[in-house]
Amino acid sequence: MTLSSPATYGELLERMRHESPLVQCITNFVAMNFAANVLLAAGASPAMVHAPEEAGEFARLAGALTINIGTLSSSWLDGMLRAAAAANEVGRPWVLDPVAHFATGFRRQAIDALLQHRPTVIRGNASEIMALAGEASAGRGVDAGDSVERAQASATALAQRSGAVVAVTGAVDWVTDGQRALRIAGGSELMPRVTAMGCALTCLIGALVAVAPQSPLAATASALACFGAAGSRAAQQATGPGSFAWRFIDALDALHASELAAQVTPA
Ligand SMILES: Nc1ncnc2c1ncn2[C@@H]1O[C@H](COP(=O)(O)OP(=O)(O)O)[C@@H](O)[C@H]1O
Ligand SMILES: Cc1ncsc1CCOP(=O)(O)O
Ligand SMILES: [Mg+2]
Repeated sequence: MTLSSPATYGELLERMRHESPLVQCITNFVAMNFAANVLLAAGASPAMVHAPEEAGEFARLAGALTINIGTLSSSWLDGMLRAAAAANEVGRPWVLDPVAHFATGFRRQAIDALLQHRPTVIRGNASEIMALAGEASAGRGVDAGDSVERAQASATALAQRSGAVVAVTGAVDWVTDGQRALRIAGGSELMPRVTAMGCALTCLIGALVAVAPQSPLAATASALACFGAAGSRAAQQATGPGSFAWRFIDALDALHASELAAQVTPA
């Protein structure tokens, strides 16, 4: 998988649509429905399975696992830890979305425990990534208070320390494996005004990384480019956040693989 070939990102989307990977999404109550629809529109097969009694067993069946701590509880955390351990046991990639991990002691402990299971990819907004790297951030709750540019050094340090590919999203996304970095353009100012956009993107990263587990940087960039291209297209006709949300699902469905290359540039 070569990052220097712009066709790579579209080829990964085509592969994902062809294989329609089963993606176990442990995401929050707010995001579940929207994220499942995003994966179906993009061509993957989502399953929202989080109960501790079955999350680990299911992770052995899925092509990838995604974990999002948006609406955390002790029981959910138990399921998350079991699923991450099982994914590692069978060599499946998993993606971490550290929603508002800095907000409470419970979340801080949870994210520390999850990081010990070495996620393949970490995706967050700028404030979440800065705080995860130990920097002061302007984040309050689930929304970002910092720019992507400010988070780039944090993302690189976090990637080097954790061994994960780290994606920072915002007006222009930035993704790094600690050595190489890519910038992904597109999207719309309406995206942060629709809840669960970032959570759904994390699930889509799971779908792409499921079909290219050896190339998590390219797979993550492909998912970010899908959101960039579909977001730009949906915004052209949207009259506000409500119509943007359903137009975005349609735009993902209509997305042509050849549209992705133009979104991605080496950073
Ligand atoms: N101002 C913006 N302009 C264009 N796209 C944006 C903007 N803000 C966020 N996005 C896009 O919205 C999606 C979710 O990112 P973000 O809002 O950072 O996540 P979160 O919902 O976790 O805070 C990404 O695809 C990102 O590129
Ligand atoms: C509003 C809210 N509250 C807890 S999780 C959540 C959804 C956050 O979604 P995103 O991080 O994609 O904006
Ligand atoms: Mg988020």
